[in-house]
Amino acid sequence: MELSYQEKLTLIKLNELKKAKFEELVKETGLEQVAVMRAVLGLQAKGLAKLHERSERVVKLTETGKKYAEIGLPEWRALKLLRGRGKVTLDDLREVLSDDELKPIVGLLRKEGWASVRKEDGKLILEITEKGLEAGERPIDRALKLLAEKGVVPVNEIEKLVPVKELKRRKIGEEETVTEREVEITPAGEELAPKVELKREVSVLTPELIKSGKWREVEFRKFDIKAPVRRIYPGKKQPYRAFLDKIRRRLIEMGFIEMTVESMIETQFWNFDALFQPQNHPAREWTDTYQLKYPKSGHLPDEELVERVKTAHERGLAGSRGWGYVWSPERAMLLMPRAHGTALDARQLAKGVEIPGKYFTIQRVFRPDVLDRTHLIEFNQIDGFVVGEELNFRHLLGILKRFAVEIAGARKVKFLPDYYPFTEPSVQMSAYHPELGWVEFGGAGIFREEMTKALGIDVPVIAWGIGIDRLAMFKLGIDDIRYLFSYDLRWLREAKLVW
Ligand SMILES: N[C@@H](Cc1ccccc1)C(=O)O
Repeated sequence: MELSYQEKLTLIKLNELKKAKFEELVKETGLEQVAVMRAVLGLQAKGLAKLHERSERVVKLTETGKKYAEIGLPEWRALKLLRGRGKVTLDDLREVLSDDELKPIVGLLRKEGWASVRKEDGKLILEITEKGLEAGERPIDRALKLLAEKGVVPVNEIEKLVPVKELKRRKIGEEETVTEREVEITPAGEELAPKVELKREVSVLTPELIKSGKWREVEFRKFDIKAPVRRIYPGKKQPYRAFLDKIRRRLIEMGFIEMTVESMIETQFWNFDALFQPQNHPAREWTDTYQLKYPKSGHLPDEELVERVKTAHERGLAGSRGWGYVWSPERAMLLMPRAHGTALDARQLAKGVEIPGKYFTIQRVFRPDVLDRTHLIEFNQIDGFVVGEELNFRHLLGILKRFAVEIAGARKVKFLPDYYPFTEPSVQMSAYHPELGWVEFGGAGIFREEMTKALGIDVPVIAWGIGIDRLAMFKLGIDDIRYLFSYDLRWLREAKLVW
């Protein structure tokens, strides 16, 4: 028969005691209460011990009861004063009684027959009686003493002295159920106990134990790895952040170079103008993007670049006739929270790129909207582009499809014609998600030459911008987009880790 260390120890102690109160066994073994309980139940299951449980109604003192045990019941304090003075007024009794105790005192003393009461000049006068002079210990006094001594006393024992109801009424005592546990060794236990070998129990196998060969003499502590334990919540990344970081890793693994920027504030130049979006385009109005109140304007990049962009807008580049209006540098200098990640594409292209090359960025972007469970005014986009001599529209569709599969876990993708001022042709992509159905995923296209040429790039650039919040909601199992930024501790602790 295999016994755990705790069971062995408990059995040995129990064999010495034969029969013991549970608390006694705890003290004797020096183990934790729960460990002893587990050991006793284990021994019982093996027929080596028996646990007897008995529930009992007991009485114990209330806080008031404890006070009375110390300073005496109010009637005794009053009687003492009476014995000393023969007669007292109610006011005199205030010397030894509190306000609460004063109220019922006349009734109490009269009931015991310890004092007589009369009125003199409108005042109550209490006078000691014969009975009061001779009064000695009553049953209630004995009950109080007993309770003070023992802490808890079975109801039936108290009832021999006074009705428990009486103690409750006077707020001296209260009733409670306690379970008394007693453990008894069985004959089988008695037989086994002397043969039990109690080895030192270790929970860590150390190099010393192995080298010295002592491991042979010890008992290895067994752990029940299926036992329920308290949940712990180690520190971890905010779930949405973790999701974005995973996507970032994927893209880097796919060979993309990350584009970063320090600020979430952008000039209109990079957000719009460098992307060949005309300054009178409706999407530039304040209804679609935010503007900065202060500072209102930022700086434009080097003059030559600005000049090329201006020319593209006013007269056109690469065989285009442009938009045919007067381009305003002041307008281009206005500051705004970035409205799409594509602004970083423009910055990177102007800075220079590897050809062929693949770039991406994950950006927080801002657009006015009415907040609800599926709309936020700030969200995240993955933008990227691939630049190379031979690239064409089919490459774009191929890459987008790959993205949808790699990032969204989509099975099918669908492309629809679309329009962006900076791409031609433009497509809108939807991905089929097994549970969400068709999800609009993002926009893409081949950057127009008016844009790329102005930025100094002479080869095709295919680009896309993908919104990833709906996907994150699904992956994180939430149906309110605001939860992506929630401080709700429970969610932060319990949110699923994705992938
Ligand atoms: N910037 C576009 C998406 C896009 C990116 C790149 C090319 C074409 C479209 C948007 O936010 O909707």
